[in-house]
Amino acid sequence: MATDCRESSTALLDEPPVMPDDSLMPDGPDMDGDPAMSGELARSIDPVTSPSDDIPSIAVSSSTAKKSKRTREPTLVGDFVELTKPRIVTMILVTTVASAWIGMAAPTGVSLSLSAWLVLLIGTGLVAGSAGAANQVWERWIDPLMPRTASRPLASRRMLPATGIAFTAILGLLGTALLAWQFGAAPAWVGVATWVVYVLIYTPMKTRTAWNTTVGAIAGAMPVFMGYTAAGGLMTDLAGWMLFGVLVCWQYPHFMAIAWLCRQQYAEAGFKMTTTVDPSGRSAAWQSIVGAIALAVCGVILCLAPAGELILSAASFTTSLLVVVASWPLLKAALRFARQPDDLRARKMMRWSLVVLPAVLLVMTLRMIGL
Ligand code: HEM
Ligand SMILES: CC(C)=CCC/C(C)=C/CC/C(C)=C/COP(=O)(O)OP(=O)(O)O
Repeated sequence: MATDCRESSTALLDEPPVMPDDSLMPDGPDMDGDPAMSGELARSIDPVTSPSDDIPSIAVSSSTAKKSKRTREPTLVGDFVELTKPRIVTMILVTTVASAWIGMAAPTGVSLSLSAWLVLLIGTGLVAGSAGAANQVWERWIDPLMPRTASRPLASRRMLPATGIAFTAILGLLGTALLAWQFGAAPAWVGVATWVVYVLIYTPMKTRTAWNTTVGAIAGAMPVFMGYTAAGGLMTDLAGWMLFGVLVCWQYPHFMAIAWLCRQQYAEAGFKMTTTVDPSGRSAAWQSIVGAIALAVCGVILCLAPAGELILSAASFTTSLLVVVASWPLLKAALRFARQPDDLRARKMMRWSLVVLPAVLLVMTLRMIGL
């Protein structure tokens, strides 16, 4: 049985790794296949330090990283980018775009100009990046305990905490000011509230209770209201809440897969995650299944009632069906993981999560703009 992220990384590799830094598997997202993923889990595969020629191992520290021909020397700019958790920010921006489109189509929605779009994306990206940096400032004492996070700039002491704090403050203030200037109070306040929930509530909860995932899921979903309200949608709209629901529910299969793959690291570092509290994987599996089903339900509700009232039309049924089809691979991956919790199935679930979310958001957006 695989016991940590290292083994989970290798478990998927059945050939020597010849892929570029940010890709792990070359196969595309067919229904039974395995959509490509990039990121720390994927990038950590290090063929140079491999214990054998065809089993790569994980790059766990900057000294290990230096030995790798493929791993670039850390640069200051690269460190600042890493501090923002750029992959999560990128996906947050995908959800922001979808929620702003959906907000524009709300009864009170307004059309966003090109410059407003730019300010929305830059402002949200800056606030989200600030939150990611603040999380790393907070966790600089515990990140070194996990191979997955040990080489982060603050954890590895390449960067001073004061630099991280200043970067956090500049990004957060600039992003909030930009949002308030362009869109008024609502999106700016949602950004501040998201920051507070993620940094000041979720982050300290990670070492205390596995309920941290629920709080993290709320923080991760809140930015949809930044896009939605920036485009004129109201906090009382059903569409906004269904978007929020999709995001909250999606994070269960998304994170339960990671929590399984990294359970050994989380346990050793002292994090309380579902998979450290219940190492059988059963709890992670049922949370993933419920999350995948509930995300489809939220998407279908939006398709049936885009403006808050039930519409029984061809568009409603077609897009509802599309939501079910788009979310099915994630449910299927969760069911497979439940039948047999192992690294291969967890990794497939994680990968499908990254494909299914944009797909479901696309269908919801198409429904709102009048399909
Ligand atoms: C409970 C909430 C969440 C938790 C605990 C969580 C946790 C994580 C962790 C630990 C990773 C890093 C895996 C690695 O080592 O590479 C990750 C990756 C990622 N997460 Fe999440 N996440 C959550 C919510 C979100 C949200 C709201 C988004 C964006 C909408 C998001 C998008 C991503 C993306 C794009 C990746 C990168 C995958 C890759 O490596 O390519 N996550 N997440
Ligand atoms: C606009 C704004 C403020 C957006 C912020 C939203 C945001 C950053 C959501 C992140 C979701 C989340 C819980 C990620 C995991 O962090 P983690 O600490 O568990 O990950 P780690 O173990 O890799 O550090």
